[in-house]
Amino acid sequence: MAKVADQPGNVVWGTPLSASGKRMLLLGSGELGREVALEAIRLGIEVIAVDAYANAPAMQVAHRAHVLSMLDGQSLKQVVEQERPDLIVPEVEALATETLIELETEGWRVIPTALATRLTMDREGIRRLAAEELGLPTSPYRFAATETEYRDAIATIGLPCVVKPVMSSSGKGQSLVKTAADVDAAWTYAFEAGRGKDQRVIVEGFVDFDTEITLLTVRSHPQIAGATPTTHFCPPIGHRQEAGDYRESWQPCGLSVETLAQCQQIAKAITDALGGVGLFGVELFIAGDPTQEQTVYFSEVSPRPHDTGMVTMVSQNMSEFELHVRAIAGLPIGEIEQIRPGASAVILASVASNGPTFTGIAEALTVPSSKLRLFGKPRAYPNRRMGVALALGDTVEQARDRAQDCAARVKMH
Ligand SMILES: Nc1ncnc2c1ncn2[C@@H]1O[C@H](COP(=O)(O)OP(=O)(O)OP(=O)(O)O)[C@@H](O)[C@H]1O
Ligand SMILES: NCC(=O)N[C@@H]1O[C@H](COP(=O)([O-])[O-])[C@@H](O)[C@H]1O
Ligand SMILES: [Mg+2]
Repeated sequence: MAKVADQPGNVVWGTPLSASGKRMLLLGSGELGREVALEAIRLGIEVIAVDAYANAPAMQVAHRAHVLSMLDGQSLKQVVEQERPDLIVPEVEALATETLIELETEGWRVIPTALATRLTMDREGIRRLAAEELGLPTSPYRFAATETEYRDAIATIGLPCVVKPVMSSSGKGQSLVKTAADVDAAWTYAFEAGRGKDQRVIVEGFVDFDTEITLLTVRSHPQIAGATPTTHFCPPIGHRQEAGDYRESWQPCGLSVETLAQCQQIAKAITDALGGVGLFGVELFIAGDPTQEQTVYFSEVSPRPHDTGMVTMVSQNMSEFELHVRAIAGLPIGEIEQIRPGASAVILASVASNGPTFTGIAEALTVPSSKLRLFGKPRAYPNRRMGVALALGDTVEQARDRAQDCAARVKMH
């Protein structure tokens, strides 16, 4: 039998590793999960980390860990029944989401909701919700399961377009198709990187955007008598991506009042539709001259902290991880304050290595206002994100220069 969820005015938890402990089961134990785990532990929550491989980043700081395939419903159910968590907190998209729906029906609490995890696991679910049910502006798109459907989709959408497996993240399996010569390779790559033969692809019209941002949006229902559910926004985060994966991010990203209002409207609509509590990373493309009326396109949303939001570890009074933990634990959010302009720059592996070593850390930290986060991933392979450099500056430009300088000084062997 599941535990009863907290009632308003009744946030109760006890001591980790005792019968009274409030337990969080983290499904996914990467770099983002590690920060969620640390914030939860600071608030006296017991954390159990799960992932498909041993010694994943969050496992190194959690109270306990389990290694299992999170795409296997049976294994997921088993670990939930064994650990009896108060909160099931997805950290990756690739989960047995049908099992999460069953578990929720039995009374277990899935963050933000089991349906949100199902819709966002699959690009088709979230895209149809955003564009067809909510009427939000998106790139034009088609889905395809066979090569014939794929060619039809390309013909309808036109070139250039972006091809992605419906289930993937961090740009895996994603291609920009510029000319007819790129069409075959994009299909093959999407299938290689996707999961299994049931894979489908999305073909999206290429949006020639000016800026892309992540709008971190928090839905909170503080468990205090009389408190009302609220939506909070962090200042927008600008970012630069290569091959579908983020390379650097900065906060704030300067937007006109009108454009920011459009962004917030879209973020509110999609997060209200997904429901539940927690922090969401709403990805938006902004097109057009910043001095004129701009068009904002919804791209996708993570129902959890976002990689580009790692900058908030230095740039805000509360990081995206602390905000997530507060929201899901039923605690108030208070005022989100930007401290100074900040930036992040990723540290990627250049070679494959088991138990990689790092040099240049001392030199990196001579960069003013910089900090480093090395994730402790046990294995490296080319382009795997192994760490991130963070920096503050008087301006966003200065913070970006510093973060990149700091990241570039770290060498992995
Ligand atoms: N339709 C598009 N038009 C222009 N650029 C695009 C389009 N789709 C994706 N991109 C670019 O590729 C990046 C990654 O795309 P997307 O967010 O869909 O991939 P992802 O694999 O879900 O990545 P993540 O998991 O890191 O969010 C975007 O941030 C954007 O820079
Ligand atoms: N864009 C999604 C994202 O940033 N997810 C983050 O990367 C980890 C997987 O890293 P890995 O592929 O190196 O194991 C995930 O666990 C999560 O922390
Ligand atoms: Mg994305």
